[in-house]
Amino acid sequence: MAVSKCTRLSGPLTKQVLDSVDSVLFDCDGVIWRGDQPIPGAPEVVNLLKKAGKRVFFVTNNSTKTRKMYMEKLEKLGFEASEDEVFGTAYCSAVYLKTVCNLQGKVYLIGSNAMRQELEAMGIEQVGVGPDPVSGGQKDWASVPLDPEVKAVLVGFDEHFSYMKLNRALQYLSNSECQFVGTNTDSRLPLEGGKAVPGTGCLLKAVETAAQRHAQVVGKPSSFMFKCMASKFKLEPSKCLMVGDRLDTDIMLGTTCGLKTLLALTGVSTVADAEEHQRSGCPKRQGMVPDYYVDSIAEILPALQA
Ligand SMILES: O=C(O)COP(=O)(O)O
Ligand SMILES: [Mg+2]
Repeated sequence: MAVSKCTRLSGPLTKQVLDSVDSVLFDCDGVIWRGDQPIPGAPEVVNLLKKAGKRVFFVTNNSTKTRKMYMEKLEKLGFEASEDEVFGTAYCSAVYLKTVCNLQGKVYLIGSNAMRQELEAMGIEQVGVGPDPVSGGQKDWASVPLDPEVKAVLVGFDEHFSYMKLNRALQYLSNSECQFVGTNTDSRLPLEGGKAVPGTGCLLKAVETAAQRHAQVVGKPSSFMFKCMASKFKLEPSKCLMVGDRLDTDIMLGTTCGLKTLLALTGVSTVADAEEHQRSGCPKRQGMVPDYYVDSIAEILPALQA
Protein backbone atom coordinates (compact mmCIF):
# COMPACT_ATOMS: atom_id res chain seq x y z
CA MET A 1 0.00 0.00 0.00
CA ALA A 2 1.46 3.34 -1.08
CA VAL A 3 2.18 5.66 1.83
CA SER A 4 -0.13 8.72 1.86
CA LYS A 5 1.52 11.98 0.86
CA CYS A 6 0.18 14.31 3.56
CA THR A 7 -0.37 17.09 1.00
CA ARG A 8 -1.86 20.46 1.96
CA LEU A 9 -5.32 20.66 0.40
CA SER A 10 -5.64 24.04 -1.35
CA GLY A 11 -6.52 25.73 -4.66
CA PRO A 12 -7.75 23.57 -7.55
CA LEU A 13 -6.81 20.35 -5.72
CA THR A 14 -9.64 21.01 -3.25
CA LYS A 15 -12.31 20.91 -5.95
CA GLN A 16 -10.66 17.88 -7.57
CA VAL A 17 -10.80 15.93 -4.31
CA LEU A 18 -14.38 17.02 -3.54
CA ASP A 19 -15.47 16.06 -7.07
CA SER A 20 -13.95 12.61 -6.56
CA VAL A 21 -16.15 11.74 -3.54
CA ASP A 22 -19.90 11.47 -3.01
CA SER A 23 -19.84 11.23 0.81
CA VAL A 24 -17.97 13.19 3.49
CA LEU A 25 -17.61 11.72 6.99
CA PHE A 26 -16.90 14.40 9.60
CA ASP A 27 -15.39 13.69 12.98
CA CYS A 28 -16.92 16.13 15.51
CA ASP A 29 -14.69 17.13 18.43
CA GLY A 30 -11.76 19.08 17.03
CA VAL A 31 -13.10 19.24 13.45
CA ILE A 32 -16.60 20.78 13.31
CA TRP A 33 -16.63 21.98 16.92
CA ARG A 34 -14.60 22.20 20.09
CA GLY A 35 -16.79 21.71 23.14
CA ASP A 36 -19.89 23.81 22.40
CA GLN A 37 -18.16 26.21 20.00
CA PRO A 38 -18.49 25.50 16.28
CA ILE A 39 -15.23 25.79 14.34
CA PRO A 40 -15.67 29.06 12.37
CA GLY A 41 -16.93 28.27 8.86
CA ALA A 42 -17.74 24.63 9.65
CA PRO A 43 -21.56 24.97 9.44
CA GLU A 44 -21.24 26.70 6.05
CA VAL A 45 -18.96 23.94 4.76
CA VAL A 46 -21.34 21.18 5.85
CA ASN A 47 -24.45 22.92 4.52
CA LEU A 48 -22.83 23.78 1.16
CA LEU A 49 -21.56 20.19 0.75
CA LYS A 50 -25.17 19.02 1.14
CA LYS A 51 -26.36 21.67 -1.33
CA ALA A 52 -23.73 20.33 -3.76
CA GLY A 53 -25.39 16.91 -3.47
CA LYS A 54 -22.79 15.27 -1.23
CA ARG A 55 -23.94 12.94 1.55
CA VAL A 56 -22.61 14.13 4.92
CA PHE A 57 -22.23 11.97 8.03
CA PHE A 58 -21.03 12.72 11.55
CA VAL A 59 -18.82 10.03 13.10
CA THR A 60 -17.84 10.72 16.69
CA ASN A 61 -16.09 8.69 19.37
CA ASN A 62 -17.86 10.84 21.94
CA SER A 63 -20.31 8.70 23.94
CA THR A 64 -22.02 11.47 25.92
CA LYS A 65 -24.96 12.01 23.57
CA THR A 66 -27.64 9.96 21.85
CA ARG A 67 -28.15 10.40 18.10
CA LYS A 68 -31.11 12.64 18.88
CA MET A 69 -29.07 14.78 21.30
CA TYR A 70 -26.36 15.14 18.64
CA MET A 71 -28.89 16.21 16.05
CA GLU A 72 -30.14 18.90 18.50
CA LYS A 73 -26.56 20.09 19.13
CA LEU A 74 -25.79 20.13 15.41
CA GLU A 75 -28.90 22.16 14.61
CA LYS A 76 -28.25 24.56 17.54
CA LEU A 77 -24.76 25.22 16.14
CA GLY A 78 -26.07 25.85 12.60
CA PHE A 79 -25.44 22.48 10.94
CA GLU A 80 -28.22 20.94 8.84
CA ALA A 81 -28.41 17.34 10.05
CA SER A 82 -30.77 14.43 10.55
CA GLU A 83 -30.57 11.79 13.29
CA ASP A 84 -29.69 8.95 10.92
CA GLU A 85 -26.57 10.80 9.70
CA VAL A 86 -25.04 10.73 13.19
CA PHE A 87 -22.92 7.78 14.33
CA GLY A 88 -21.73 8.25 17.91
CA THR A 89 -20.35 5.59 20.21
CA ALA A 90 -23.36 5.65 22.55
CA TYR A 91 -25.48 4.37 19.63
CA CYS A 92 -22.77 2.23 17.99
CA SER A 93 -21.80 0.41 21.21
CA ALA A 94 -25.46 -0.54 21.76
CA VAL A 95 -25.56 -1.90 18.17
CA TYR A 96 -22.27 -3.72 18.80
CA LEU A 97 -23.51 -5.41 21.99
CA LYS A 98 -26.70 -6.46 20.22
CA THR A 99 -25.33 -7.63 16.87
CA VAL A 100 -21.70 -8.61 17.49
CA CYS A 101 -21.77 -9.74 21.14
CA ASN A 102 -25.33 -11.12 20.74
CA LEU A 103 -25.74 -10.08 24.35
CA GLN A 104 -28.34 -12.04 26.29
CA GLY A 105 -28.44 -10.24 29.62
CA LYS A 106 -27.66 -6.92 31.30
CA VAL A 107 -24.71 -4.55 30.98
CA TYR A 108 -22.71 -3.12 33.85
CA LEU A 109 -22.37 0.42 32.50
CA ILE A 110 -19.60 2.87 33.28
CA GLY A 111 -20.94 5.70 31.13
CA SER A 112 -23.53 8.37 30.48
CA ASN A 113 -27.29 8.59 30.58
CA ALA A 114 -27.12 8.87 26.81
CA MET A 115 -25.52 5.42 26.68
CA ARG A 116 -28.26 4.11 28.98
CA GLN A 117 -30.90 5.52 26.60
CA GLU A 118 -29.29 4.00 23.49
CA LEU A 119 -28.91 0.63 25.25
CA GLU A 120 -32.56 0.66 26.34
CA ALA A 121 -33.63 1.64 22.81
CA MET A 122 -31.86 -1.56 21.70
CA GLY A 123 -33.68 -3.56 24.41
CA ILE A 124 -30.60 -3.87 26.62
CA GLU A 125 -30.95 -3.25 30.38
CA GLN A 126 -28.03 -1.66 32.24
CA VAL A 127 -27.00 -1.32 35.88
CA GLY A 128 -24.49 1.19 37.28
CA VAL A 129 -25.13 4.54 35.58
CA GLY A 130 -24.80 7.59 37.90
CA PRO A 131 -22.70 8.34 41.01
CA ASP A 132 -21.18 5.42 42.97
CA PRO A 133 -19.36 6.83 46.02
CA VAL A 134 -16.97 4.65 48.01
CA SER A 135 -18.33 2.78 51.05
CA GLY A 136 -16.95 0.03 53.34
CA GLY A 137 -13.37 -1.29 53.27
CA GLN A 138 -11.18 -3.58 51.16
CA LYS A 139 -12.90 -6.78 52.29
CA ASP A 140 -16.31 -5.35 51.33
CA TRP A 141 -15.02 -4.14 47.98
CA ALA A 142 -13.71 -7.58 47.04
CA SER A 143 -17.16 -9.04 47.73
CA VAL A 144 -19.48 -6.37 46.35
CA PRO A 145 -22.84 -7.91 45.40
CA LEU A 146 -22.90 -8.59 41.63
CA ASP A 147 -26.05 -8.77 39.47
CA PRO A 148 -26.03 -12.35 38.10
CA GLU A 149 -27.79 -11.17 34.91
CA VAL A 150 -24.84 -8.93 33.97
CA LYS A 151 -23.09 -10.52 30.97
CA ALA A 152 -21.01 -7.56 29.76
CA VAL A 153 -19.16 -4.49 31.04
CA LEU A 154 -19.34 -1.38 28.83
CA VAL A 155 -17.01 1.57 29.47
CA GLY A 156 -17.64 5.02 28.00
CA PHE A 157 -17.18 8.62 29.14
CA ASP A 158 -18.41 8.84 32.76
CA GLU A 159 -17.98 12.01 34.82
CA HIS A 160 -18.98 9.91 37.85
CA PHE A 161 -16.06 7.50 37.31
CA SER A 162 -14.92 6.31 40.76
CA TYR A 163 -12.86 3.71 42.63
CA MET A 164 -16.06 1.82 43.38
CA LYS A 165 -16.95 1.66 39.67
CA LEU A 166 -13.43 0.54 38.83
CA ASN A 167 -13.73 -2.15 41.50
CA ARG A 168 -17.17 -3.34 40.37
CA ALA A 169 -15.88 -3.62 36.80
CA LEU A 170 -12.92 -5.68 38.03
CA GLN A 171 -15.23 -8.03 39.96
CA TYR A 172 -17.57 -8.51 36.96
CA LEU A 173 -14.64 -8.98 34.55
CA SER A 174 -13.03 -11.59 36.79
CA ASN A 175 -15.57 -13.91 35.14
CA SER A 176 -14.07 -14.63 31.71
CA GLU A 177 -17.62 -15.22 30.36
CA CYS A 178 -18.38 -11.55 30.99
CA GLN A 179 -17.73 -9.57 27.77
CA PHE A 180 -15.71 -6.34 27.94
CA VAL A 181 -16.49 -3.46 25.53
CA GLY A 182 -15.16 0.09 25.41
CA THR A 183 -16.51 3.03 23.40
CA ASN A 184 -13.14 4.60 22.47
CA THR A 185 -9.50 5.10 23.41
CA ASP A 186 -9.22 8.89 22.93
CA SER A 187 -6.91 10.04 25.73
CA ARG A 188 -7.96 13.71 25.66
CA LEU A 189 -10.95 15.77 24.60
CA PRO A 190 -9.86 18.95 22.74
CA LEU A 191 -11.66 22.10 23.92
CA GLU A 192 -11.68 25.81 22.96
CA GLY A 193 -8.44 27.79 23.40
CA GLY A 194 -6.20 24.74 23.16
CA LYS A 195 -7.48 23.38 26.45
CA ALA A 196 -8.22 19.68 26.99
CA VAL A 197 -9.79 17.37 29.56
CA PRO A 198 -9.14 13.65 30.17
CA GLY A 199 -10.89 11.48 27.56
CA THR A 200 -12.60 8.10 27.81
CA GLY A 201 -9.31 6.41 26.93
CA CYS A 202 -8.05 7.22 30.43
CA LEU A 203 -11.03 5.50 32.06
CA LEU A 204 -10.87 2.50 29.73
CA LYS A 205 -7.15 2.04 30.40
CA ALA A 206 -7.84 2.07 34.15
CA VAL A 207 -10.44 -0.71 33.82
CA GLU A 208 -8.20 -2.73 31.48
CA THR A 209 -5.35 -2.45 33.98
CA ALA A 210 -7.51 -3.47 36.96
CA ALA A 211 -9.20 -6.31 35.08
CA GLN A 212 -6.00 -7.40 33.31
CA ARG A 213 -8.08 -7.77 30.13
CA HIS A 214 -8.26 -5.85 26.83
CA ALA A 215 -11.60 -4.34 25.82
CA GLN A 216 -13.23 -4.75 22.42
CA VAL A 217 -13.22 -1.10 21.24
CA VAL A 218 -16.21 0.07 19.15
CA GLY A 219 -15.03 3.59 18.23
CA LYS A 220 -12.53 4.79 15.63
CA PRO A 221 -10.09 3.40 14.50
CA SER A 222 -12.20 0.21 14.76
CA SER A 223 -13.81 -0.37 11.34
CA PHE A 224 -17.08 -1.19 13.15
CA MET A 225 -18.13 2.49 13.06
CA PHE A 226 -17.80 2.52 9.26
CA LYS A 227 -19.50 -0.89 8.98
CA CYS A 228 -22.40 0.53 11.05
CA MET A 229 -22.77 3.31 8.46
CA ALA A 230 -22.15 1.21 5.37
CA SER A 231 -24.83 -1.26 6.53
CA LYS A 232 -27.40 1.56 6.57
CA PHE A 233 -26.23 3.55 3.52
CA LYS A 234 -24.65 2.19 0.36
CA LEU A 235 -21.19 3.72 0.78
CA GLU A 236 -18.41 3.17 -1.75
CA PRO A 237 -15.21 3.54 0.38
CA SER A 238 -13.14 5.04 -2.45
CA LYS A 239 -15.81 7.73 -2.86
CA CYS A 240 -15.76 8.68 0.80
CA LEU A 241 -13.64 11.38 2.46
CA MET A 242 -12.94 10.97 6.21
CA VAL A 243 -12.18 14.31 7.89
CA GLY A 244 -10.62 14.09 11.35
CA ASP A 245 -8.32 15.74 13.88
CA ARG A 246 -6.71 12.62 15.33
CA LEU A 247 -4.24 10.51 13.40
CA ASP A 248 -4.61 7.48 15.67
CA THR A 249 -8.41 7.32 15.42
CA ASP A 250 -9.93 9.25 12.50
CA ILE A 251 -7.16 8.92 9.91
CA MET A 252 -6.42 5.33 10.93
CA LEU A 253 -10.12 4.45 10.44
CA GLY A 254 -10.06 6.06 7.00
CA THR A 255 -6.95 4.18 5.95
CA THR A 256 -8.24 0.86 7.32
CA CYS A 257 -11.55 1.22 5.45
CA GLY A 258 -10.04 2.50 2.18
CA LEU A 259 -11.42 6.05 2.49
CA LYS A 260 -9.68 9.23 1.35
CA THR A 261 -8.42 11.08 4.43
CA LEU A 262 -8.15 14.75 5.39
CA LEU A 263 -6.55 15.96 8.63
CA ALA A 264 -7.96 19.18 10.13
CA LEU A 265 -5.42 20.95 12.36
CA THR A 266 -8.10 22.35 14.70
CA GLY A 267 -7.91 19.49 17.21
CA VAL A 268 -5.31 17.11 18.57
CA SER A 269 -2.80 16.04 15.86
CA THR A 270 -0.23 18.10 13.94
CA VAL A 271 1.43 17.86 10.52
CA ALA A 272 4.73 17.15 12.34
CA ASP A 273 3.07 14.11 13.97
CA ALA A 274 1.97 12.92 10.52
CA GLU A 275 5.38 13.47 8.94
CA GLU A 276 7.03 11.53 11.78
CA HIS A 277 4.71 8.57 11.07
CA GLN A 278 5.45 8.93 7.35
CA ARG A 279 9.20 8.68 7.97
CA SER A 280 8.82 5.81 10.45
CA GLY A 281 8.90 3.00 7.87
CA CYS A 282 6.40 1.23 10.16
CA PRO A 283 3.28 0.17 8.19
CA LYS A 284 0.98 0.60 11.21
CA ARG A 285 2.20 4.14 11.83
CA GLN A 286 2.05 4.94 8.12
CA GLY A 287 -1.68 4.09 8.30
CA MET A 288 -1.98 7.28 10.35
CA VAL A 289 -0.61 9.53 7.58
CA PRO A 290 -3.48 11.48 5.96
CA ASP A 291 -3.76 11.99 2.21
CA TYR A 292 -4.37 15.71 2.75
CA TYR A 293 -4.43 18.32 5.50
CA VAL A 294 -5.93 21.78 6.12
CA ASP A 295 -5.53 24.25 8.98
CA SER A 296 -9.32 24.16 9.34
CA ILE A 297 -12.17 22.75 7.26
CA ALA A 298 -13.15 26.38 6.58
CA GLU A 299 -10.36 26.33 3.98
CA ILE A 300 -12.49 24.22 1.65
CA LEU A 301 -15.21 26.90 1.56
CA PRO A 302 -13.86 28.68 -1.57
CA ALA A 303 -14.08 25.44 -3.56
CA LEU A 304 -17.74 25.17 -2.56
CA GLN A 305 -18.57 28.79 -3.36
CA ALA A 306 -16.98 28.76 -6.81
O1 LIG B 1 -15.07 12.22 22.49
C1 LIG B 1 -13.91 11.99 22.09
O2 LIG B 1 -13.01 11.53 22.79
C2 LIG B 1 -13.55 12.32 20.66
O3 LIG B 1 -14.69 12.57 19.92
P1 LIG B 1 -14.55 12.77 18.33
O4 LIG B 1 -14.43 11.38 17.73
O5 LIG B 1 -15.79 13.51 17.93
O6 LIG B 1 -13.28 13.60 18.11
MG1 LIG C 1 -11.93 14.53 17.05
